[in-house]
Amino acid sequence: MNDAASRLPASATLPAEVRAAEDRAAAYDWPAITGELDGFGCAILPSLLAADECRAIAALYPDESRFRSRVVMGRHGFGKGEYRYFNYPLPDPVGALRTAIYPRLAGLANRWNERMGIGERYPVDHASYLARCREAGQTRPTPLLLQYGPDDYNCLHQDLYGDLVFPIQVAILLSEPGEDFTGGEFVLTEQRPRMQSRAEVVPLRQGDALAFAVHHRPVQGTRGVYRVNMRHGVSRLRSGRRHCLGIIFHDAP
Ligand SMILES: O=C(O)CCC(=O)C(=O)O
Ligand SMILES: [Fe+2]
Repeated sequence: MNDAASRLPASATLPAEVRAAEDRAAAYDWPAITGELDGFGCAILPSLLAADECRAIAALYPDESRFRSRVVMGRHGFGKGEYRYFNYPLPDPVGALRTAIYPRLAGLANRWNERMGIGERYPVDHASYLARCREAGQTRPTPLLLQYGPDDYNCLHQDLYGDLVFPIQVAILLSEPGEDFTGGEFVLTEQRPRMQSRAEVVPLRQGDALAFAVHHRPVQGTRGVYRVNMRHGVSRLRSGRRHCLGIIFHDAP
């Protein structure tokens, strides 16, 4: 794939943690990942984080100084369980992964917008995109840490906060299914115009990242391209405790 937007900025000018995150990202077959995203609306990046890194990130949850806000899902009809949005500066490796993964997805995001007739085009590096968010009044960080206990769940939703939307986001499962928790599957639905919805249950293991469509994605039909409407959520936990790290590339107003 000859894709200008996938080219990385000159590494020499980047902080060491971003270079390390880029090395991690470089281990994946991005043409295959973006091909799956294009075909199905989601793609797994196996073992993006090691088990000890997952535990260290999940352990940040009670540290209020790391976060700008806490949402108790039951109070808003979002489900049951809670999450917190990180403050800037984002902890390592959350911020570095956000910076390193964005350029790998920007090319596909641009192709999606082109096919869907959406005018917005994404710059090749995340700093430029965040600058654009800032100009639009979207200045607050959106990476979040979610925490679920028995019977908790996350209703199907879309992480839209303002006019600016990067169409792909990433969720990293921080707990081990079958060991730390049971139930609590990541679910994606795809609503097609004048058709019944399609669901996918994504079999994630601890440390796996899922890249998935935030809102719309284009699908080629017999009479041209149509938009499908995507939602994601988490099925009810049957037992245990589950943490997830969400990386959303647009900031919030
Ligand atoms: O807990 C999950 O797996 C879902 C997380 C989520 O909704 C998100 O990352 O935006
Ligand atoms: Fe979400």
